[in-house]
Amino acid sequence: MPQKVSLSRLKLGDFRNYAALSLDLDARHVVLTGENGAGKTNLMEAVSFLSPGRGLRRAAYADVPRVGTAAGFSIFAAIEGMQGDVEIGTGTFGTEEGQARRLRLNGTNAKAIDELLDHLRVLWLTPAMDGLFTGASGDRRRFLDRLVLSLDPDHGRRATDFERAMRSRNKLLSEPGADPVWLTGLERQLAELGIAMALARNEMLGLLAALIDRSPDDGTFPKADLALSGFLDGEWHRPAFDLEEEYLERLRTGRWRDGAAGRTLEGPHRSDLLIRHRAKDIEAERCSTGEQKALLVGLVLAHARLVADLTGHAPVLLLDEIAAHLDAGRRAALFDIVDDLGGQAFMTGTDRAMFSALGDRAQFLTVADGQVFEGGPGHG
Ligand SMILES: Nc1ncnc2c1ncn2[C@@H]1O[C@H](COP(=O)(O)OP(=O)(O)OP(=O)(O)O)[C@@H](O)[C@H]1O
Repeated sequence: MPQKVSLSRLKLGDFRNYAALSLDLDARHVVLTGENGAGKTNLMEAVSFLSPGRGLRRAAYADVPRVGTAAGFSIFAAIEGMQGDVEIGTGTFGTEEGQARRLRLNGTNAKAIDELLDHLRVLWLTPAMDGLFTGASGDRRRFLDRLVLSLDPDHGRRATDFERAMRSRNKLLSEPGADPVWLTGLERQLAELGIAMALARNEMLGLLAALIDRSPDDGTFPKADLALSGFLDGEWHRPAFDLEEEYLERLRTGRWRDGAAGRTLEGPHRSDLLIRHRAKDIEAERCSTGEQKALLVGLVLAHARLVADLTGHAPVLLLDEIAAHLDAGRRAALFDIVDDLGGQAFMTGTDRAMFSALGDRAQFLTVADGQVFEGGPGHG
């Protein structure tokens, strides 16, 4: 059984519609109910900022501080984490405009935001992800990269460095008489980083597929088959060094074409995650809305299990408006699976009755107008 990671306190300052919040929690799941616009998703978003990146809304930091405040936002959390108790402070309070948020661990400035991954993993499922299968390939790549990042903290840096080198190459190719030595240097960087990124993605898919294979299939959340396509298809059995040389050669011979297009036409930034409904043997995008939701829930839960297996600690799960789309049987099954994961999950909804099957496995909180109260509507 993986160890539990849980938040015991959360404090927000000028975060979205919260002027000041101080919330004590026990280690059970957290159910947040309240009317539309109360601040349920905002609270989840604050928890998602306990992982690297821009949180579950992929927000611009400038949008996060409470409207009307001159300063930035702040989040403080006390956590029973992967290395024991830790106090995490993060936010843009006291930073220059446009600067990344800063991180303090136990009162000391951290060198990099990635240090959060030493203490907890946060995974989420939000209504905005409902269009994952039918939307743009960039969304699926981002989804996959977040999965990879939760197990391989270097993945984010590789992706950023790749983007930077690619931008420099595109710029150079747009200029007449580009220095071939400089171009080759950039392309070598692209080849090393690009192949490493793609290998990390492939490895994640392999691990996830193995876990999905091993899981019992009770039909509640269908199994998915996952594959990558669009970059060096059919070549991935070759050693990494060969793959780098192959990509390097393709970049070199593609210079004229890329220069004319104004962008790099081949690379890990063009690959897509293909998802199929295993039992029905059709592409996820051709499944019904309900089937797509069930597939997505199944994928996120499989990923959570994988993170728990590989790190020995269950991730904190954020499930925004999860209950609304599921019938009572599926809802109860979901709560059991979430509980079996062994971590702390935050769940939101407008109606507390949707969560009754959780019983005393959860603490129930009501959110209203940027404030949080104990107990749900109709509680006690
Ligand atoms: N920077 C900000 N400052 C102040 N208020 C904000 C800020 N950003 C968002 N809000 C407001 O916060 C409110 C609550 O949003 P939130 O998404 O958390 O609601 P919710 O409880 O999840 O509602 P729903 O059930 O509709 O999803 C919204 O009315 C929104 O306008």
